[in-house]
Amino acid sequence: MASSPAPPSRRVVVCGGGVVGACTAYFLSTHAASPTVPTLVEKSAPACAASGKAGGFLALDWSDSTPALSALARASFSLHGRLAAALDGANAYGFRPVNTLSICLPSQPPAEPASPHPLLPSWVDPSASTAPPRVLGTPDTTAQVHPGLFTKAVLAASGAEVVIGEVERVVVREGRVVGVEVKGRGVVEADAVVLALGPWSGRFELVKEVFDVSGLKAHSIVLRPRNPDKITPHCLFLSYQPEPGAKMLDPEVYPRPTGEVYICGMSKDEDVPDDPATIVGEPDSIAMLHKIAGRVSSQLKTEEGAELVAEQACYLPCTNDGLPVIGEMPGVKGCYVATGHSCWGILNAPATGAALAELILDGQAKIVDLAPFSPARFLKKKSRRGV
Ligand SMILES: Cc1cc2nc3c(=O)[nH]c(=O)nc-3n(C[C@H](O)[C@H](O)[C@H](O)COP(=O)(O)OP(=O)(O)OC[C@H]3O[C@@H](n4cnc5c(N)ncnc54)[C@H](O)[C@@H]3O)c2cc1C
Repeated sequence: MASSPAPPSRRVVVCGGGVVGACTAYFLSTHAASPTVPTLVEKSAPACAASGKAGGFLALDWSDSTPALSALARASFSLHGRLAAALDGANAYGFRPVNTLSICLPSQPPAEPASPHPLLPSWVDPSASTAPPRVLGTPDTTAQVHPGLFTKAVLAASGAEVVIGEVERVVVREGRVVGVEVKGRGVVEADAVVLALGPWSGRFELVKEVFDVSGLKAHSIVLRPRNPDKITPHCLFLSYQPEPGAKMLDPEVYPRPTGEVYICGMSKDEDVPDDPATIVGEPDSIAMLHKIAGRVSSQLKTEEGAELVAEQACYLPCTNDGLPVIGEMPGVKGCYVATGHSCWGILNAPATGAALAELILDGQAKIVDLAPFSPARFLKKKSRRGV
């Protein structure tokens, strides 16, 4: 009996080598029924932007007040656990469960030495928290990865062909995607294209016509403390008012299993530059992060022997309604988009990639309901000029 011919294999091009593009490549290539190894086109280097400079903090239930996001985050938190088991995440990219505390850092160090609160890790100076710290997460509900190493590990495991080049345009014929034009290389043909370009996604006419993506600049520093062995796996969410009447700041402190400590905060709306490689931090913001680090722990003072590893900045990809955009672009068959993950892109990339892989290869996402994330939700708000 003649068997029916196998369906033609699909050529998929993923644009953008951040965590969302890398996870999409991974879940396309590991799809159970139709594994499809994509081509990934990245302008600069994989994980060169927010995906390499983020904190890498993961939380199971911190999005529960928004049902759509809750489903994405819970599915993704669980996938992070599965990925860590499959890819030796503990050794390959610093995956580990963590304790998470909220701390009110006083404007001025107290005049009298403070006695340490029993919840405060030993490396945090007792004077860093005059009020008792609050438990925000336990090792069952919070975890972390090194975001750059995670992105590169999933991308490598996907087996995707990585092309370093700038995608200039999505090529569409009769309402269907046929490829992407890469600067200096011509058209890379494709049956499906995924735009995972973080805050750069909105630069494409085809996206701009439907929704806006903006960038929020945020800063971070990485320090190697004097005694890295003394730093325990406690992530800290701080509230800090540098002086009375000043704007409240909410910096975050993430010790990493490598012995380094990452501190981020200091965000502001700013246009995203063309080239991710040119993004640098502003001196005032970096100086404030050093001040905060020194107030949290004398282990983190460079003048007392902490080593400076990095001072950097990057852009969170933001949408007008605060939800990510994940799905097929209305009116352009075969063109998919995944962006706008704001401050949760490292957490939510696995479920985003898995859902997109199902949508592209099976015609429907099962792991999460993508309806709330569809780009079509913006159509009523923004009039299209046609494709
Ligand atoms: C300071 C900070 C801390 C954060 N901490 C956390 C955290 O703890 N947990 C968490 O879950 N999330 C965190 N985030 C958020 C997270 O980093 C982002 O949501 C996520 O990295 C976005 O990933 P992306 O792949 O969408 O975009 P990006 O990482 O921005 O990647 C986009 C890629 O597209 C490439 N590109 C752009 N234009 C083109 C083109 N024309 N052609 C080809 N390639 C192109 C860029 O070079 C870049 O590599 C943090 C973000 C910041 C800024």
